Amino acid sequence: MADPISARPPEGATGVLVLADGQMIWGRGFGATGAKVGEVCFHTAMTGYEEIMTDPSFASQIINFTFPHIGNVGANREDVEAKTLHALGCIVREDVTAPSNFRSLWRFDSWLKDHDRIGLAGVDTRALTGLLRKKGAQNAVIAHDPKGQFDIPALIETARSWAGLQGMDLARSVSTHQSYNWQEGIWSLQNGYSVVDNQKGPHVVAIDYGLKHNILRNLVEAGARVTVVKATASFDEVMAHKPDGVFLSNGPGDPAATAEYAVPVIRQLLDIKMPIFGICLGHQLLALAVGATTYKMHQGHRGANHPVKRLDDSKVEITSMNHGFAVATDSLPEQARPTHLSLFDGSLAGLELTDRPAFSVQYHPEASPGPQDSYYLFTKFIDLIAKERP
Ligand SMILES: NC(=O)CC[C@H](N)C(=O)O
Repeated sequence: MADPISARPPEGATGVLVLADGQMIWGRGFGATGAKVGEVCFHTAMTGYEEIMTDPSFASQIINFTFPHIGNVGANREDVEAKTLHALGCIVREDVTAPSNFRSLWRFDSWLKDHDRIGLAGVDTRALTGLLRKKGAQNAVIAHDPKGQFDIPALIETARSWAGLQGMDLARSVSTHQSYNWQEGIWSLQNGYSVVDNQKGPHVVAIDYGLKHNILRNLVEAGARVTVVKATASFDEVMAHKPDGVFLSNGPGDPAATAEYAVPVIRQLLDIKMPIFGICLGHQLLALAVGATTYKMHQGHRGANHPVKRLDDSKVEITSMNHGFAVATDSLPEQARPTHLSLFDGSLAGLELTDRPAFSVQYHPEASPGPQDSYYLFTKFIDLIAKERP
C-alpha cells in the first residue's frame, strides 16, 4: 500500500472514504459536504435505499451498497422509516441519476444534502465489500469537498480516534422524546396509507429504541392500538399507559450499552408476565434481560434476502436483516428456547421464553425493505396477548 499520508487523490476526486488503518477509497462526492466519522458496513438489498438511509438502526454507520444503481427513483415521503435520515452517508457504484419514478419528490443527492448526509459515487463497491468481509466492519471517515481538498492526516486521525460502536449506546439519542399514538396502517398503491382505528384492539406500548415506522404499521394492521414511548421510559411510565403487551423495537448501537437502562425495565415487565415481542435490538435486549450475552459480529448481516430456519417446522423464511451484534446462542438460559437460526452462519435469529409470554427475532419481519414471509409474527404477538390477557 502507498504511504497513506502522501497518497494523492486521482484526478477529479471530490470524495473519499478514509479507513482507520489509513487506506483511502476515492470517488465523486455528492450530497452534503464536510466529513463524518462512523462504521462502514455493506448492505446487499437491491431495493429500499430510502428505508435503509432513514432506518434509525443505522445511526453512526456509513452504508456501502453492493447494488450498483442507487438513487435512481429519487426520494419520497412515503418510503421513509423515520422523520429524518439516520445513516451518516453512503457509498455507491454509479453516479446518481435524475429520479425516474412518479412518486419521487427529490433527487437522491439533494435529499442527502438537505439532511446533511454525504454520498460517495464511482467506487468499486464490490472490492470494498470484499475488504469488509475480510477485515470486518471498519471505522472510517466519509468526506466530500467539491474542490477535492482533503486534510488526509486529520481524517485518518479522526477515523483512528473514533471509539467505535462497541460499548456505544445510541438508542437514547434517536428515540422519541414524547409519547404518541400511531394509527397508520401499511401502504397500498390504491389507497396510500390508511388510518386504522383500533380503539377496541389490545393496547401495545412500543418502546422506541430507534424504531422503524413500518413496524408500527404492521402492529396496527395486526389489530393493535399503539402508543410509542421513549427508550428511557421507566417501568412506571410504561405501565401508566395500561399496556396489554409491550413491544421492544430495533435500534442502533451496542445492545450491551443500551441494556443499562433498558434491561431493568424489561425484567420488571417479565416479572408481571407482560406479553413481550422484540425485534433486532429489542430481541438482543430481551436476551440480555434473561441473562444471555451479546457479541459484536465480524461483518454483520445487512440485506433483504437472508434465509432463516424456523426450528419448529424446519420452514425457511427469507428475511430482511440489519444487525452488527448478535445474541450468543450458548449463553441462553434454560428458559430461553432458540426458535430461528440464520442459514448463513448459524447465528441465533429468534428466541422464545418458555416460562413467560415473550419472544423475539433478530431479523426484520416488517420487511422494509424486503420479503414479507415473516409478517405472521405481528399476528402471533396479538394472539399471544389475547391468550394472556383475555
Ligand atoms: N436493527 C437493529 O435493531 C440493530 C441492532 C444492533 N444495533 C445491531 O447492530 O446489532
